[in-house]
Amino acid sequence: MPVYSREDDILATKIVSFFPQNKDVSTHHAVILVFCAHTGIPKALLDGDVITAKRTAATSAVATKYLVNGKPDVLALLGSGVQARSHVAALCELFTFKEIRIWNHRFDGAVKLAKEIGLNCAACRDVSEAVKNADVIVTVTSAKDPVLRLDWVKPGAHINAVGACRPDWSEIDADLMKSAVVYVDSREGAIKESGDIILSQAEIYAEIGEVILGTREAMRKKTTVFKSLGMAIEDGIAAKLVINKLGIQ
Ligand SMILES: NC(=O)C1=CN([C@@H]2O[C@H](COP(=O)(O)OP(=O)(O)OC[C@H]3O[C@@H](n4cnc5c(N)ncnc54)[C@H](OP(=O)(O)O)[C@@H]3O)[C@@H](O)[C@H]2O)C=CC1
Ligand SMILES: O=C([O-])C1=[NH+]CCC1
Repeated sequence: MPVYSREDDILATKIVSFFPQNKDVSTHHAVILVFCAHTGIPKALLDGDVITAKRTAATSAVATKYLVNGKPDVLALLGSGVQARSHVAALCELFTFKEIRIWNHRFDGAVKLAKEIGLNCAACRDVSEAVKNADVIVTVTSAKDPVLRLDWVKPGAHINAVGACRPDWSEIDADLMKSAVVYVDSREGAIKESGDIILSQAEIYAEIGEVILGTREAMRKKTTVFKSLGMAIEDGIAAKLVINKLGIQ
């Protein structure tokens, strides 16, 4: 995933592998190689795992800030892996949830994460139970077929759809995609790589950047989906923050 911004002095590339069948080691591994954007001199080789976890969750948190309808009380997470953990951390920086619910396809994964999060968190056996009346839903699974259905979602909820990064995979059912107002990180990426968009043929209303810039509306009262695939600029900006903090010129 290469990124270049001369004005931000960012020239970097991330290489990320995804082995969803891994059991005792992480399913994603990443390195980020950073160069000087003016001379091309290599500056740093960074571990990309933590940056991938944190920048993806930070992006969802920003999308939620713009698209959520009022003050959210209930957060539901589908999936209990690396991104589920980073999403709880990032969303709890911005919002105070009264209740957090976790569903995972293996119940013990949900139980483990619910224990880690603590008092206001419960593990759920069914997706429908987890998302009932939820204000914010995050899908962070390695599922190839939809796990979240229209009938279970409260009208006006906001969904961050983070998994299903291949054109033939989807986490969200087509009826939900088609009835929601759909925002993406990158239109160009979404129409080529997102099964949630391609298979459902849902219309993309806007990129989240257009909402932040004020050129497209945040339809807060409607059910909204932010379809995230991940962008190299997220890695470049995060890598720059890290090397600045370390004092690397
Ligand atoms: N949009 C973006 O920028 C990014 C998206 N991603 C995507 O986010 C998703 C989560 O990533 P991450 O948390 O790092 O991965 P993890 O492997 O840490 O977690 C994956 C989760 O999905 C569950 N899972 C595995 N197979 C299935 C299945 N068939 N049906 C339902 N759930 C399943 C796993 O359960 P168990 O472990 O119990 O099997 C686990 O809870 C992936 O799809 C990944 O590619 C990742 C990085 C960036
Ligand atoms: O942006 C990213 O790093 C990824 N998106 C899907 C898998 C990894």
